[in-house]
Amino acid sequence: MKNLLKVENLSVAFPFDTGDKKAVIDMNFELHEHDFVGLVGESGCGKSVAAQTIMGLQHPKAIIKSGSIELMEEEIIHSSPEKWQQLRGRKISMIFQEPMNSLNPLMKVGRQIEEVLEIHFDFSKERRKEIVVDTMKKVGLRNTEEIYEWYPHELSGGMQQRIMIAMALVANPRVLIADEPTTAIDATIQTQILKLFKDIEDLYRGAVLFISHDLKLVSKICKRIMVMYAGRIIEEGDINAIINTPKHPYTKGLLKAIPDYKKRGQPLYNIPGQVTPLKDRIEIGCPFYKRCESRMKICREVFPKTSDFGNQKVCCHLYDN
Ligand SMILES: Nc1ncnc2c1ncn2[C@@H]1O[C@H](COP(=O)(O)OP(=O)(O)OP(=O)(O)O)[C@@H](O)[C@H]1O
Repeated sequence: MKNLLKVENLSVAFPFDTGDKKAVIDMNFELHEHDFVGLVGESGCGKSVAAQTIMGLQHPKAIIKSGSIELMEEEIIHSSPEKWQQLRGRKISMIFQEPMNSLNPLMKVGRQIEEVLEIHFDFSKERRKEIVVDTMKKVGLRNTEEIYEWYPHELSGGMQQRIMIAMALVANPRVLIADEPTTAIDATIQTQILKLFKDIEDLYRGAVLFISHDLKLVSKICKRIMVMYAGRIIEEGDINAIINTPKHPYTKGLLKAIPDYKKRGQPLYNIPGQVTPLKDRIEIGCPFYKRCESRMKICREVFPKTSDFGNQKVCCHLYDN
């Protein structure tokens, strides 16, 4: 299948008194047509820094230490602001956690979606409105002609998130990055938005990178999962392999921590300890060493090589040859 996004050896750091510290380390992955890939890990693992860098929206203090990001076989990592204007919305789009932070409170929502089309195409006003209304319908909004005229504050959280998704999809980009798109909305609406993501898979020929700290949620909708810890992808594979035969002790811990009604009454499992704050991280050995129940001497000294099991890859000394 066609390769839409290729991230190679991407490392992104932030400066601290103790030196530059990498929030993303040697990240490698590819997205192809119809891919629906989850990126999971606890807070602080580097998921958002990676996504922002891929979108050219990284913090001004972020330093790209190395790597390449190819979007449809074009290198984009050091693109100019003008180039990014052409790429974002048209070739790659992102949906953020908090729709209210991303929507303009002073502009009608229909207009906001239309603006994306204005940037990229030379359509007439009538044609633009037609496409906007059609996209609003596709993301499950009803009374679209009416809602077109509404301001963001007149919409519920779930409707606002649908508007954000419509904005991201209206110009038919090939890659869609969704960064915790259901975190800020309540549980019932979350289910609807997740269903919408499943539908997107059918009506959209592109690739989706779905970012979340919630492995259970990701396992419901993604075909492949990448597990990130302290800046590194430490395990990745087909959904069934990761859920049924997780290999990395961190992935096993994340799965064990998922609440299960069969274990009602028992205390909820938590992986002991926390992700080391970025400023205190050292790049020697396995970053999960201190929290790992299976740690060995070598884990403190050397970051493990990747062991490849075909439909699953893991970076852990337990699987060294
Ligand atoms: N502007 C910044 N300056 C310094 N450190 C930063 C900055 N932005 C992010 N970091 C650090 O980089 C690391 C990765 O952050 P990131 O936001 O990517 O994590 P995340 O996995 O997306 O977590 P969350 O789910 O909470 O968003 C964290 O340790 C964070 O504190």
